[in-house]
Amino acid sequence: MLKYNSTRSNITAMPSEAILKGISSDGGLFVPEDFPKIEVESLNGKSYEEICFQVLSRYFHEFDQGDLKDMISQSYGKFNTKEVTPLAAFGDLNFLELYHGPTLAFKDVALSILPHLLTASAKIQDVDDEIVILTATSGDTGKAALEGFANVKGTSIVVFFPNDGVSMIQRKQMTTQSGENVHVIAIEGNFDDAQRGVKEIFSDEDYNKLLKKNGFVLSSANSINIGRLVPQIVYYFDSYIKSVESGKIKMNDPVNFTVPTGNFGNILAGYYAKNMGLPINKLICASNDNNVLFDFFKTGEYDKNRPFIKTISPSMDILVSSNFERLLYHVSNFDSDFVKKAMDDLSSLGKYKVSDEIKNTISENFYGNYCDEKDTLKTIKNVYDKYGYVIDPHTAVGCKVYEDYKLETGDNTYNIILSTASPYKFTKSVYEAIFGPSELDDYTLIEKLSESTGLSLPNELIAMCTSEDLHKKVCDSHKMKESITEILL
Ligand SMILES: N[C@@H](CCOP(=O)(O)O)C(=O)O
Repeated sequence: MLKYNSTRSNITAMPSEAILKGISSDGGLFVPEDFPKIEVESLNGKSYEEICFQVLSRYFHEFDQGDLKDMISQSYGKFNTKEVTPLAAFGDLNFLELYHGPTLAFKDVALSILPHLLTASAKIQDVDDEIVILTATSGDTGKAALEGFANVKGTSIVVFFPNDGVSMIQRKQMTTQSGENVHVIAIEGNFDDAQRGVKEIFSDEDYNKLLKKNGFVLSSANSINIGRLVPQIVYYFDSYIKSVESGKIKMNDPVNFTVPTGNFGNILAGYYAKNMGLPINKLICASNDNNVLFDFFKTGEYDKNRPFIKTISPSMDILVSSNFERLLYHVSNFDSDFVKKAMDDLSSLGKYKVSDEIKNTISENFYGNYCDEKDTLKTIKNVYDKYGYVIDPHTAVGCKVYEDYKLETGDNTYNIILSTASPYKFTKSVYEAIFGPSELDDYTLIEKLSESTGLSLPNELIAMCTSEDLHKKVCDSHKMKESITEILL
C-alpha cells in the first residue's frame, strides 16, 4: 500500500488524505514513499485513458478500480481532439499539444480529473465539510481549476491571480467564470506573493481550526497537491507510446523531453515517469528571463534574490518553483531535515545551496537553460515561417532551449517538447511575433490570427471576449486571508 511522506518531517498520509489536504500541515509537500513501476511494453496499443488508468491506479490504490475508470472517462471526454494530447511533428521538433482541453492549457489534463479525485477522497476520509480549494495562479492553473470545480457539489474555489501579471485573455477567462461556488480575486503582487499567501493560510493552524468549526476544510488545485501532479505523468508515457507506434523510435529507445517550466510540476511529472520505468535520458528545463533554475543547475545555489521580471510567457513568471522541494527530497534520499533547512533558508534568506553530490545527481537527470524575450518572439516567427505552425510563447521558450541544448551537448536523442498552451491565450504576442506590431488588442486579433495562419479557432473564445466580468475584486497580497474570511465566514 503506497503511502505519501511529507518532504519536511516524518508525517505520512494515505493517498486520499494527501489529496484532500493538498499540502502537509508542516508546510511540506506529499511525495510517494516509492515509485511504482510500469513495464513500458505493456502499454503498447493502449489508449490515453487506459494508460491513465495504469498510472493512477498505481498511485491511488484506495479508489475502487471501476470508479477510477469512470472518473477517467468523464474527465477526458471534454477534450476537443480525438487523442487527448496529440503530437505534432516538424523535422526534429515534436510538439506534444497539451492544450486541447476546455481552457486551452496543459493544466486541463490534471484539473479535469482532480475534482473527481478530491470528492472521492473526501468520501474515503469521511469528510463532509465543504472543501475550499485555494489556488494561486500565474495565468493558466486559475482558469483550469475554475472550470474543473465550478458547481461541483461540496466544494468552493478561490483563485488568486496577479492583477498585473497575466495576459488579457487569461484574465478574461477567469473574470468571466460563472458558477455558484467560484471566487476570483486579483492581488496587488506577483505570483510568488499569491503562492506564499496561499501556503501561509494552509499552515495557519488557528485559522484552519476556525474554518473547520464553520464546516470548511482547505485543499489545493495547484501542483503542490499530489492529486494534481500524478495525472500529469500520463502524457509522458502516452507520447512515448505514440512515438513508438508512429515508428519515430523503437520500444525502449531513450527519449528527451523539453519542458517550459515555472512551478516545476510539469517537469517533475517527467522525473516521476522516468523513475517508474520510462526510458527518459534528459529532462530539459526551459525557463524564461526568471532564470533561477538555470542558475541553480550551473551553481547548485537556488537564489530568488533578484528582480521579478514580467514576460510574454507570464505563466512561467515564478521565482519560487514549489515542486523543486519534491525533487530535493527524492535526490537527497528522503532527507526531510535537509529539505526543511533548505526551505527555511529560502524563506528567511531567499536562498540555499546544495552539496556537489546533490547538484550532480540533479544534473544527471536535468539540463537547464533559458530564453529571453527577443529569442521567444524570434522562435515563434521562425517556427511559423519554416513550418506554418503556430506556437505560444511558453512553447517557444521550450523550443529555443531545446535548440541550445543540442548545440551545447551534441545530443540528438529523440526529443518531445511539451506545448503547454494554445497560442490564442497570448494572441497579441503571437500575432506580433509573426506579423509585426499591431494597434489592435488581443480580442480583435484573435480572428485576425486565425484568418492569417489558418489556426483553428476555439469558438468559445470569441464569445468570452464580449462576456461581462463577474469578478472585480482586488486585494493586497497580505490580505488574502481576510478575503477568504469575507467569502466564507
Ligand atoms: N504556471 C502556473 C503557476 C501555478 O502552477 P501549478 O502547476 O502549481 O498550478 C499557472 O499558470 O498558474
